[in-house]
Amino acid sequence: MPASRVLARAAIRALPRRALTPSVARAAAVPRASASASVSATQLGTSVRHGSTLPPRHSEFTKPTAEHIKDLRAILSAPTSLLSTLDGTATEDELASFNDDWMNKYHGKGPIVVKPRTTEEVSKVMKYCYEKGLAIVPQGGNTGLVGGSNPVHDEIILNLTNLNQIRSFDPVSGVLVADAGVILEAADHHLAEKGFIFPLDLGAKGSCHIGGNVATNAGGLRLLRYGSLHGSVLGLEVVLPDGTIWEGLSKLRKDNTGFDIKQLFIGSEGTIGIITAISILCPRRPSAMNVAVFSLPSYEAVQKVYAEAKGQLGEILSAFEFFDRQSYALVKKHQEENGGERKVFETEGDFYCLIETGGSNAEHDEAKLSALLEHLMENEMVLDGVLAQDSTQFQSLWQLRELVPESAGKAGSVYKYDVSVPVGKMYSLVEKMRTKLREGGVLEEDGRPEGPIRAVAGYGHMGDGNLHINIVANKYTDDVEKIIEPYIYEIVAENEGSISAEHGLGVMKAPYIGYSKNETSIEMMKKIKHLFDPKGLLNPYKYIV
Ligand SMILES: O=C(O)CC[C@@H](O)C(=O)O
Ligand SMILES: [Zn+2]
Repeated sequence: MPASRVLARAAIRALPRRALTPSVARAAAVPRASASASVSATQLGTSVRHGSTLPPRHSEFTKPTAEHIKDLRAILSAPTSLLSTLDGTATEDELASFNDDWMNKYHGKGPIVVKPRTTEEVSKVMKYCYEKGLAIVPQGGNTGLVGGSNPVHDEIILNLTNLNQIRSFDPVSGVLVADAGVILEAADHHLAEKGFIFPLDLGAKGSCHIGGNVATNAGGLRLLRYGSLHGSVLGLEVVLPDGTIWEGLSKLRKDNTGFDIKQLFIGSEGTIGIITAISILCPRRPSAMNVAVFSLPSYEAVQKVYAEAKGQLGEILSAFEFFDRQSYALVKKHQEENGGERKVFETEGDFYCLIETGGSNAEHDEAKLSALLEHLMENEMVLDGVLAQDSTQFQSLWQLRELVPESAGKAGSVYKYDVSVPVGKMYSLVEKMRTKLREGGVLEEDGRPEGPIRAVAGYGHMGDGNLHINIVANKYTDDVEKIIEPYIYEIVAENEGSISAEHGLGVMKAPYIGYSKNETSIEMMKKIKHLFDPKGLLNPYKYIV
């Protein structure tokens, strides 16, 4: 019998209880943990954006002054709802967490932060800014990856943190209505008590806002199961640039009367209106959940396992994620530095995949999953595998995947790319990127801490054809960025893919939209932007420029 057969037969096993320690708490996967510790731009003396494409300040925008602060204070009900360096109510350092992104890559210089407490206050602030010609950047949890929620220059930061109430939940229809500033995890906890689940889950759930999720059309870890927010969001309340409140909080699943206006705001990244509340259809929470993680020899093997999992698990398959050896190495290192993850796999591989099931009948689900595991073993499709035995292990196994972004962030400054191409071609992009970096003389070998590039990790949402490439550098430099961009967008376009599968365009990808959208599409988008925001004051320099 070949050795691999012995390995495979012995491989998939139940993890002994507590074999995996939750060494880095699930909450630590939330990028904001790093953000709070980050050093401000002023301290670092870094530039606002690396690369040469940072747009100059629009001269027609009014510069914020102390006079504006006086007027805005009169609009806001609480004195603490406005912070500014211009009137001494905040220092630059205190505004850093609003001006800087969590990766410490984008650094704005907004001197004013407003945190309205009601939709009416948002409306009054918007109306005032519109009349005065003041530019605004809407901000939720500030957990994005493309510099979409930070000012580029001196835009007023309108932060939604204080709009944080659940408005209603109907257990018959499953419709939740909630303010935009409710934290995703808080919304999900609220639903869990009632036996329901928020139809979106992502690593930043402890900090990101549901309004920001909708504004950016966040995808996350369970899109495979629950679909995109374009399908589950039923209605929105939005404040338009001139202060008009659009009351579109429909709770209807079916409504074929005219244009579906809400769809324009989903994924508009705060460029045509500020979402202040959402109404969303929430499914029943699965009562039985299982997770298994496998090591595999090749990307081809991952694809085969994916096809098999879809076929055999059918409706109970709720997530299928993959990550490569380099991603796993980053996570292991991060966990070791935080008190140690123990050995998970007897045989490690070049690739890993995580399969999650969620259903309503534990016995039925287990039978299906066992049959799949058996099949994978018999056919030597995996090198090794582990199956969670309890909820602690469930979390720990998920961390092997969820901690990749945070672990990359701990290893250096990360260039992040988020693309979609046909599943079969996905990993070739990572390989091409490595070759390009080698040719550029900045990558010698993955995992070398002293080189300009320390690692190139590929991972993502296999079920959605969504690949994340994280290029870990010793620092952000224009030289490295020029090797990566626009090359990465070119190879995506060659494969008719999207240069932004789920993270949006923000300031990072705004100049590159043409790699994914044709001229007619871009023209239509510009017309829509102009229709809602003729003065171009809302989230300028981003998205469509
Ligand atoms: O940080 C990244 O590049 C990806 C973040 C997120 O979309 C994920 O899938 O973990
Ligand atoms: Zn993702």
